Amino acid sequence: MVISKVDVDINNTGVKFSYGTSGFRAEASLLESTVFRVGILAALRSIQTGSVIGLMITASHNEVSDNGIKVADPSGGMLTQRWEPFADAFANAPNHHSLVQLLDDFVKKENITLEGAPAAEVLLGRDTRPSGMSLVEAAKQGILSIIGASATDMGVVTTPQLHWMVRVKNKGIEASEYNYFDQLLTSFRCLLGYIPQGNSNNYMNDKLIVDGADGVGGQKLEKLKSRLSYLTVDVRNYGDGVLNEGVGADYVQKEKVVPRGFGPADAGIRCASLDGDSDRLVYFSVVPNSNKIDLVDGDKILSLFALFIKEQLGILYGPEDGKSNKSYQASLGVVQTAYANGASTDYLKQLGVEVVLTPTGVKYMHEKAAEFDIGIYFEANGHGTILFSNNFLSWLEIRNNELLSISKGSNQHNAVLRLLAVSKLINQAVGDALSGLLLVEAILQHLGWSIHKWNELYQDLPSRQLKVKVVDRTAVVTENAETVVVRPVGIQESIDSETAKYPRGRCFIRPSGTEDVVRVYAEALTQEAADNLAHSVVMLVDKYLVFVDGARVVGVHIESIGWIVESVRKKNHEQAATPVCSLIGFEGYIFLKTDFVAAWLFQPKSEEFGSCAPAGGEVGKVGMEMDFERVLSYSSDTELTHYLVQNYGSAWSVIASRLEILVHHLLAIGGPNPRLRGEAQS
Ligand SMILES: CC(=O)N[C@H]1[C@@H](OP(=O)(O)O)O[C@H](CO)[C@@H](O)[C@@H]1O
Repeated sequence: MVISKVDVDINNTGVKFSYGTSGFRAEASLLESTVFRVGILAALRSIQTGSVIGLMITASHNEVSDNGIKVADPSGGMLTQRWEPFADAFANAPNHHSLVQLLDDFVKKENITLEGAPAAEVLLGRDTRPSGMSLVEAAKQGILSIIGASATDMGVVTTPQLHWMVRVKNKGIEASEYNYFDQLLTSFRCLLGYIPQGNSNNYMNDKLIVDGADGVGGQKLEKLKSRLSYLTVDVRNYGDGVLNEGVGADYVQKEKVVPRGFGPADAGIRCASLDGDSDRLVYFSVVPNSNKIDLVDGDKILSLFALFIKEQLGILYGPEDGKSNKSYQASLGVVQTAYANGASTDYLKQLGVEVVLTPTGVKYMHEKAAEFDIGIYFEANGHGTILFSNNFLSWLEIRNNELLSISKGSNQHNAVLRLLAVSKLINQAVGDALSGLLLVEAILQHLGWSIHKWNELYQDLPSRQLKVKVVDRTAVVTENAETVVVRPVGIQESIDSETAKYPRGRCFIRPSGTEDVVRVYAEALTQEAADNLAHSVVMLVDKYLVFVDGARVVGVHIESIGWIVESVRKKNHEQAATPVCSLIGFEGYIFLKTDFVAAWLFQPKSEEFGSCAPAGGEVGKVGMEMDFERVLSYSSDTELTHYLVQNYGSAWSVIASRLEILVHHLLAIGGPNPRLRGEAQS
């Protein structure tokens, strides 16, 4: 297979890409080649599925200098997970030759026939980032380098709009922004039309203020708002300021303060915040006389939706027409991640709804939600939607026709019509802040609830989320929907014993899928307790992993030294000290923040280090010596590990291959750092 001549520099930039939780993301200037490659991948996926595929250029809530790319599959959902390993390998192929090789192998493996293949079509969208336009061009070149593939540029759209367009286009419906807005508006009006009399009282003219994150969502809502009946929307931050800077759903949810342009004067008013590409939504109200907010997050949106749907199902199956109607028992389930506040999970269970936990990332949640007739999923950060099964929707249509002739306008009939309207208003392709916002507004009006009443559904447990920069986030491996860490070995036991100190304490760590960080989440009965628990677990992560400050290596932790000792033992049975430097491949030293570790590693042979020892006498200062003769005398890893665990703590049993990767990272990051060539660390 030949990639036709293009203007894009398709060589790899040296950055290691991972498709992660939500596509490839990086500093925008590093992405041209990656975006080009994903263009090729999207065209292949279109050929294989015989359907339209989407490509969205966005880095969502990341800072404006970043960008990213993700693929929408024919259903409008995320790229099938089966293709992710290929996407990773393809994005990281070092040069033209290996790209072609990978493509050839993949095309064969997936039985993709290029010659005589049906025409492929890829829809392209981008958010408002300045880098978007040139990246769309690079993606187009990738798509067009596959013969017979075409690229249709949808311009600046929200991520959910693009996903929706892919979905409807594959159903033969025109994929235009006009149609998208039309569907939202029609179903919103329809839902408002079935509000039980007396419920909406004065609330209907209530104002909503929306923070548009200075991104595409704010712009679209500004266009849409004049066509919204019974809702006055004041959109702020729709493009004058810097995208995601002190604004947006991510900022509001994490910082729990007002976004730019909001303040004490807004106290008492219902406010909402979208994120940079408008696939997340949170609500908030400003605490009087302050810049703090009462956050109404994704968990509360999920709870509101679950409550409403449960109510409609109750009416639907109720005995109003004299006979109980159980001819189709729809299953209702909600899907959350470990980040869901424990109080929300308790609330949902008490509501009688099945709650399922998945790993972080809507791709997992979406898949799980699709197993129910009505599956509602939301991340605490406000990303989520509702899925309806085709069987249930067909049954609803039949029921609608039956009730139309026997009890038009009855409660049951209205419940059917409301559920049908929800299925059209909500974006079933992917979480969509605009459609979610309209559904929240319709339900609040239906219930006659203020934001305060909504917020009182349950009280959140205090929580704290922190992140720790690490060299290699893949060193953390989890299971059980990310609630248990299996590597590094030993850290879970340490987290458990910290957590046990706090009543109702809950804490977990996981590697981010979008940044080089390990995230720490803690929950407890008081804010102080949640903060303390989170901070102590951050220290555990520090202890168990190599960490970096910015791009500088500032520490190497016990485990990597464990590996160095082991490797030294294996590779050089003579001395421990000298080979440490040659082993890690550069002339210099790694500063060991845990200096007692440094001491026992280096002290016995410190004179042999010469220029390798850091200035200032840091190394060798603290008096905990390691018996090197003994370490080197062990012939089996198990015995050595046992000895080390007994004498030097529990963090020794990380496997050598894992640490080898780590040291390569150290080299990549630390190689050019002068400090690693012999300067002392301040
Ligand atoms: C704690 C958190 O909010 N994590 C976010 C974040 O993923 P990480 O893998 O945690 O970096 O970005 C994802 C994509 O937007 C989103 O799905 C997820 O919920």
